[in-house]
This record gives sequence, C-alpha cells and structure tokens, in this order.
Amino acid sequence: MTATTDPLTLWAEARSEQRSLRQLGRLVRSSTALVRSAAPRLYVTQLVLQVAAAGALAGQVFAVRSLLTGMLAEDTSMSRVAAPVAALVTATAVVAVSGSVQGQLRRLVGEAVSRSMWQRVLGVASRVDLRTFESPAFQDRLMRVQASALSRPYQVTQGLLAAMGALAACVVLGITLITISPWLLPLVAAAGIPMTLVSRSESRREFAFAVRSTPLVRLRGYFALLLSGRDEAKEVRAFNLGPWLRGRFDGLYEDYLVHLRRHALRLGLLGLLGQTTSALALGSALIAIVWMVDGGMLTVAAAGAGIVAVRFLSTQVQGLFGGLRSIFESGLFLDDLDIFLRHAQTPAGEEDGSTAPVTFSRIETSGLTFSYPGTTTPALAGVDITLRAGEVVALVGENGSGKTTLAKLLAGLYRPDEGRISWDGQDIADLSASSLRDRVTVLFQDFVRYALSASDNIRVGRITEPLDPARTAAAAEASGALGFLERLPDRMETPLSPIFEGGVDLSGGQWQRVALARALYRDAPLVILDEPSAALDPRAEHELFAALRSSLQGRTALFISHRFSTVRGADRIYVLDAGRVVEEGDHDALIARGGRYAELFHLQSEAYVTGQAPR
Ligand SMILES: Nc1ncnc2c1ncn2[C@@H]1O[C@H](COP(=O)(O)OP(=O)(O)OP(=O)(O)O)[C@@H](O)[C@H]1O
Repeated sequence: MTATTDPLTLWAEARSEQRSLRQLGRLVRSSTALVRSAAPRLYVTQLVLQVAAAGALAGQVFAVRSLLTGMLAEDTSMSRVAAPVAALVTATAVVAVSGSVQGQLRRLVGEAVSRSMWQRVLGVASRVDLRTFESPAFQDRLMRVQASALSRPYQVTQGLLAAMGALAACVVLGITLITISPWLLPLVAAAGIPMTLVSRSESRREFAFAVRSTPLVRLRGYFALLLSGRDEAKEVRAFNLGPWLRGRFDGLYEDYLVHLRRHALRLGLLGLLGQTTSALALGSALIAIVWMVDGGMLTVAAAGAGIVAVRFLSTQVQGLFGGLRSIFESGLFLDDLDIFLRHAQTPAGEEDGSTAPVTFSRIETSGLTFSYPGTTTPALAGVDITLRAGEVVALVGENGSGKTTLAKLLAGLYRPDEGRISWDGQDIADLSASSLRDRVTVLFQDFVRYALSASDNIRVGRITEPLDPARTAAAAEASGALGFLERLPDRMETPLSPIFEGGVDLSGGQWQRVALARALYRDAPLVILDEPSAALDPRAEHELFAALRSSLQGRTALFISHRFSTVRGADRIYVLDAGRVVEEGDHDALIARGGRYAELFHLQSEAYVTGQAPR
C-alpha cells in the first residue's frame, strides 16, 4: 500500500504518536461536549440512569452479603432471608431495565451526534474551493472522513456513555469493596493496567491502517461506481468492460484483504496478551480472597459478597477501558475530521472582500495564467481578453486549448496563478467570491441533470429566491424548453428521472435546453455558455442563436463553441491555442486574416459542402 504523504496526514500521524493519557482527558472532554451539544436532554437522562444502575449494582452486593449472613446463621429462617432476596430481585431488575433503556438511548444519542457531524462535513464538502476539492489529498481525506470519521462520532458516543456508566459503577463498587476489605481494590485495579496499554497500541495501529488503506479503498470505490452507475451502464455493456472492471475491483479488494488479515492478526495477538494478563490479575484477586478467609481476615459472607463485587467490578473495569478505548481510537479519527474541517477553512473566506458591482461596462483579463493542481503545463498562459456590456463574445479553439478553464476563472471558480481579471478596473481578487459568483451564470458542458422536477431543475439557477412559476416558464420559453416540458405528464412538476415514480427522462438536446433555461433564470449580468448547442439539432441550434440576443435582454454573453456556423454571429471571437489567445476579431476580420480561425472555419464548411470529412 502506498502511504499518503500530504502534510496534514503526516501531522495527524505525528500527533498520534505523542498521544498520552493526558490527551485522553482532552478527548473525553471534547467527546462530552460533542454529545452534550447534539443531544442535551438524552445525555442527562442517560446520566441519571447510569447513577441508578451503579447504585443498584452496589445494592446487589450488599443484598448478597445479607443473604449469605442469613443463610449461614445458626437460626436460619425465611424471615431472615426474605428481605435480602427481595432487595436482590429489585436491584437486579433496576440494573436490567436501566441497561435496556440505556441501550436505546445510546442509539438515539449516537444518531443525533452523527447527524450534526454529517451537517458539518457536507457543509465543508460543498463549500471548499474547487482547487482544494479536486486535489487527491482532499479527496483521500474526504473519503476517509465519510467512511470512518462519520461513523466514529457514533462510536465516541457509545464509548463515552459506556465509560461513564462503567465509571459510576466502578466508583460505587470500589467503595463497596473497600467496606468489605481495603486490600481487594488495588488488586482489581491492577487487572486494568495491561488492558490500557494494549488499547493504546491497538488504536494507533487502527488509525495508521486506515490512513494507509484510503487510496486503495478510494480506487476500489471508483471501480464499483463504474460497474453500478446509471450513466456508465451503457458504455460498460457496449464495450463489454464488466469483466475487466470486476477484475480490477477484485484485485484491489484482494490487496486490501491481505493487509487487513495481517492487521487483524496483530490486533488479535495484542488483544490476547491484554486479556490473558488481565485474567491472571483477576485470578490473583480471587486467590487473595480465599487466602484472607483462611486467615480469618474475612467472614465467609463477606468473602461471598467480595467475590460478587470483584466479578462485577472486573466487568465494569473492562467496560470502562473498552469505552475509553473507543474514545481514544475514535479520537484519532476525530482529529482527522477536525483537520478536514480546518483544511477547508484555509482558503480565503467566501465573504472576504468588497461586494461585486451589480453590473459592469467592461470586464478585462490581463496576463491570465493558470495551472491545475498537480500539472506542469499551464492551462492558460497569459490570456488577455475584453468583454463589453451587452456583447456576445465567442471563444474557439481546439480541444484542450483552455476555453473552459478561462470560463471557470471568469466565473470566479478558480483564482489565477498570475495576471488579473478586472470588472471596470477593479481586480476581482478584491471582491468577495460569493458576490462575484452571484453576478455570473454558467452553463457547463457537463451540467448537472438533477433528478428533481422540471421546475426545480430550472429554479436551482437562483435557489435563494422564492419559486416564481412565471419566471420559470419565461426562462423555459427563452431556451425553447417550455413546449416539451408542458407536455410532460405532470407538466413542470414532472420529475426528470425515471428512478422516481412518475418520472421521465429527456433527450440530450432537451436536457441542454433545460440547463440553458437554468442559466437564463439566474438573471446575472454575465452569462457564460460552454457549448450550449452541442446536443441541439441544427434547427434548434439556429433558433437558439437567432433568439440569443433577445433572450439575453442586454446581458453580456461569453460562449464557447466548436460550431463555426454559430460562432460567426458573435460580436468578437477569440481563438485560443495552448492556453494563449492567438487571434481576435469578428468573423469577417478573422476570415480576411487567413489564420487559424479561417483554417478551422474552412475545414468545417468544406466538410458540410462537399460532404467529405476534412483530411
Ligand atoms: N480539472 C482539471 N484538472 C487538471 N487538468 C485539467 C482539468 N481540467 C482541464 N485540464 C487541462 O487543462 C487544459 C485545458 O482544458 P480545458 O478544459 O480548458 O480545454 P477546452 O479548450 O475547454 O477543451 P474542449 O474543447 O475539449 O472542451 C487541458 O490540457 C486539460 O487537460
């Protein structure tokens, strides 16, 4: 397995090495705060039940002593033993009932804690900037957080509540034991020491294993997605990829299992060591009791009660260490979660900077340079373009020339490495990211097809505003989607996915019109359309561009297209090549220039006119 080397992981690992009982104290405090804030009432009820159960355990020990005293007395009678028997039955019932109620409560508290954690993690995952989001280190941590850290709060809760209950019982039973004989308590406490040491070692190993196996598990998850995803199903069958993908999946699973077996064996041996030593210590305590009875230091009744107390106490000590172990082990994962949550806060805050102007008269980029994380060749290398208010500007260029990247930077989704984008002279780096995005609408090539109603699919363009059916219909009308949406079984309220009852799927071109309606619904001064007509038929495409200016209603549009028939109507065209602008001008000027644009235009028109594919 390859170890993850991102600095935050290394930091977490280094910290895990330094962990000590003092840090366990910190973990217990933070876990308590976590549980108390997520479910305050349930937490208090749980505490009350735990105290009652601890008292009942002590009651059982005293009842056993009274019972034995009564039974061993020379004048044994039913009246002497009736009260202890009744007390024993009552105490046993209290312990049992409290245990089962606590079990249900723990479940509820655990879910409440998990929910609050999910809310925080999903908040970060949907807010973090794209550059961070796309990095492998972030994806690894996100995967780990989803796979482990999100179930860990539940485990912490269970561990904390179990430890608290066991601690209460230990204190009460410890006092009870001291009243029987002061020597018994240290013997029983010693039985817990090997378990503590083993627990620490186990939890460290568990965490290190999770860190090392994340990249493998993530890759395996990806193959599972390819094999089971709806979007992938067609191609997987058409190319008969199933056996090969399953082979890759199985191979990765096998690798993981090999490591898991080794890991489990080590943990098993460690557990065996801890349990054996604890059992030996406990055995010594029992031998000591027998020895004390023999020496006349203990009565037989007290010894009997002592044995019951030692038995109870050993169970509770194990429960206490088991609970602490859960907290300790999960604590490492919670630290991971903590780093994840902080990791996401490192980029400049969404709201930092001044508010973007409501509109603009000129947007300019100068020397815009950008490389994606982990790449060496810049996707943009010194791009200068200008967009004036009300213009329709086109970006053309071969695949990979940087058109979409430029669109993403203009939309404020990435910050440039060098150069600037200015709105009427003001650098957008000084504007708050959220307010800038509010002024821009983007229709991506790979827009999202929400499995929601048609009307929701459009209104997500500006979800912060209340639903306005007239506005939804107007946007659908402008994009040419209204006609077919109105004919759906439940019109605009029809779910656009067959995975839901009454839902339907749309054709590629129909989906594109819905996505265009979403972009127009947003009503932002800058509209960016990345290949808005790629899936449209020629008539629809012609209609779209013929109506584009009126649909835009004075807004500025930047569109990307490989179809020169649509590009020629733009006020200005920029030709990109390897991340640079190599030509600019309107269609006539670029044709007259006889450069790259003219070459690409002629190649395409030749293919249409002669019916032959360009050579
Ligand atoms: N998320 C990403 N991470 C890393 N590299 C990327 C990413 N997106 C794009 N690239 C790279 O950046 C370069 C420019 O890509 P971009 O998508 O901007 O091209 P494009 O001109 O829009 O291409 P197309 O016409 O194929 O849509 C390409 O070399 C591509 O491999």
